[in-house]
Amino acid sequence: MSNRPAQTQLATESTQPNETVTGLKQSIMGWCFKPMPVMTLATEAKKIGYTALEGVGAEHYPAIKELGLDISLVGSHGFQKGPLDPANHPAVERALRTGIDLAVEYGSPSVITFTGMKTPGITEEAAFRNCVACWKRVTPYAEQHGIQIVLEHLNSVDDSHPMKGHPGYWGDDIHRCVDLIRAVDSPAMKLLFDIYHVQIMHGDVTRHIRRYHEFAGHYHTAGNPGRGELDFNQEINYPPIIRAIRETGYTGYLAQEFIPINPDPIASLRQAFTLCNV
Ligand SMILES: O=C(O)C(=O)CO
Repeated sequence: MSNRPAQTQLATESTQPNETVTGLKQSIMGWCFKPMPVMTLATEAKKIGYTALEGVGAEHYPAIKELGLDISLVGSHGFQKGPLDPANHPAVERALRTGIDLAVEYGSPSVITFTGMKTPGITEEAAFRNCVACWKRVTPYAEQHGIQIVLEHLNSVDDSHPMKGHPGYWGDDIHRCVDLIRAVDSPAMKLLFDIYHVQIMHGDVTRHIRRYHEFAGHYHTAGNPGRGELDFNQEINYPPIIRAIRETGYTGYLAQEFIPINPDPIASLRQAFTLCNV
């Protein structure tokens, strides 16, 4: 047994070049890798075996497509101001429709949505009704264009960093997110199952994947605690989780959404790709 630190061991053991992509289609969430230039990220991603990028400005889409990568998920409104508040409905609907148009133009399967933050004066029942009413007005457009709207579940617990957790976010309960999706009752309305956020809010990740797989339209990753690399210094055991996702018959994207701690983020992306390529 070597006495090297665990992260170094994993980096050595798991970063062999992957010539064959055997697992899910993998993508990278761009915001996590700032300030790396988007096209540097895209070029390195392609060398590793990633097939798509997301979470980058639409101005980069043509060059990313030109390089031979896909756009796995298109942005829309942010997670703060969502459809739970009717005051946000015009902006949310506009952003979702624009996202759907962009998804069609660039061949992306999905557009992201969020519930928004809890708002004083808006009860749970009203928040539920407001979200459903807003999404119901957009899903016919999504259905017509063959695009799915994916609702992201986020954790409201980690308050250590603005992007590690989102205290006050209303869609922090995976069961509530699924109830919302059921109520919208459209094949175009799906769940963005973020493994990191589910681990924080609920744990028992594999059981939740199996229970809600029919709603899953997209998956995200990160290590917990800390939203860092998927290495042996964190608690989520990714290979069996990825196998469980594959066993459900899921054929969509898995996007890496960790905030790298390692000074070489490309090595971290290679390591994550290998761990999830099962
Ligand atoms: O924290 C996340 O996972 C988000 O996507 C917020 O935008």
